[in-house]
Amino acid sequence: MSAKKIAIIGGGNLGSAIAQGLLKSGFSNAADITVTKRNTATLASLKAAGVQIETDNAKTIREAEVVVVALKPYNVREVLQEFRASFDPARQILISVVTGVSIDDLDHILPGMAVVRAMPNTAIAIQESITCICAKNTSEEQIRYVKTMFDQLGATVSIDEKLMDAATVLGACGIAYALRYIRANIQGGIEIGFDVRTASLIAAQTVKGAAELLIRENRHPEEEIDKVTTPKGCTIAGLNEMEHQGFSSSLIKGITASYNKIIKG
Ligand SMILES: NC(=O)C1=CN([C@@H]2O[C@H](COP(=O)(O)OP(=O)(O)OC[C@H]3O[C@@H](n4cnc5c(N)ncnc54)[C@H](OP(=O)(O)O)[C@@H]3O)[C@@H](O)[C@H]2O)C=CC1
Ligand SMILES: O=C(O)[C@@H]1CCC=N1
Repeated sequence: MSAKKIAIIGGGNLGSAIAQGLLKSGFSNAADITVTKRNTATLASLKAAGVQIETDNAKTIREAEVVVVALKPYNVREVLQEFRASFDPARQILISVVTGVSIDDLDHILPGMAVVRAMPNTAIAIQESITCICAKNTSEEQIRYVKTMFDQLGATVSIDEKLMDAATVLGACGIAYALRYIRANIQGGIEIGFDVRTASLIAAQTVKGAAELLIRENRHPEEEIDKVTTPKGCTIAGLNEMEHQGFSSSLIKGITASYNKIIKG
């Protein structure tokens, strides 16, 4: 359990998912987490769980030891500029989960601040994120603290900052790609006879099982696929039809389209 006071500036989709994960994991006490946003009505369930809900960014930042910034890329610079006097580089760590904003950009606004860029995904709410991190101006102790925090919320990988946009696509956007894949399976499952609830359970648990084969057993996907594709069987017939329709190609093109959106705007 961390005794540090954690401020989450921007309690939207990701900011509130981080707060939920911190609570669920037991990493923080509810009383040590403060989440800010302008319209706080959407944070009722966090408030009910004992999390401090605030509109006052200056006070929240001043009182925190760890400041997680989960604002949109288009207003993060403006908001940090506005509240720069509330930060204390001597005793605080800034964790930015903002897409496409570099550590140098943040350092320019808050000189001397220990900054960690982190790229989690929304499964952080249930401690199942993959979070890529990189840092600047941080001590060994600070980086250890941040890594321990994200380890409680899923798995953590340290990467070079130049890979942060790629991490955003593969890890953060990846949740949406995976869910769309599952939804398509549900639609197919209904067409071949299942009700939606049963199709959803089969599709989601099957994806979970496939992922666990790779994570727990450290296998290559094709090695596992070979075990399923009986010669002249139904799996290879379906897989080959999917590939004729551009399955792998559409995913690769989608990933590069997301990446280009970040780097070219
Ligand atoms: N969603 C995701 O899966 C992921 C998102 N990210 C990145 O995380 C960041 C947040 O994304 P996401 O949560 O989806 O976006 P949201 O729009 O859901 O969250 C941003 C929040 O910031 C709040 N906000 C805006 N201005 C202020 C302010 N001045 N003070 C305090 N709060 C403010 C908004 O609420 P209000 O208007 O009420 O103030 C809003 O809820 C983005 O940079 C995104 O790229 C990264 C990885 C995954
Ligand atoms: O779509 C977006 O821009 C954000 C970044 C990663 C996930 N959501």
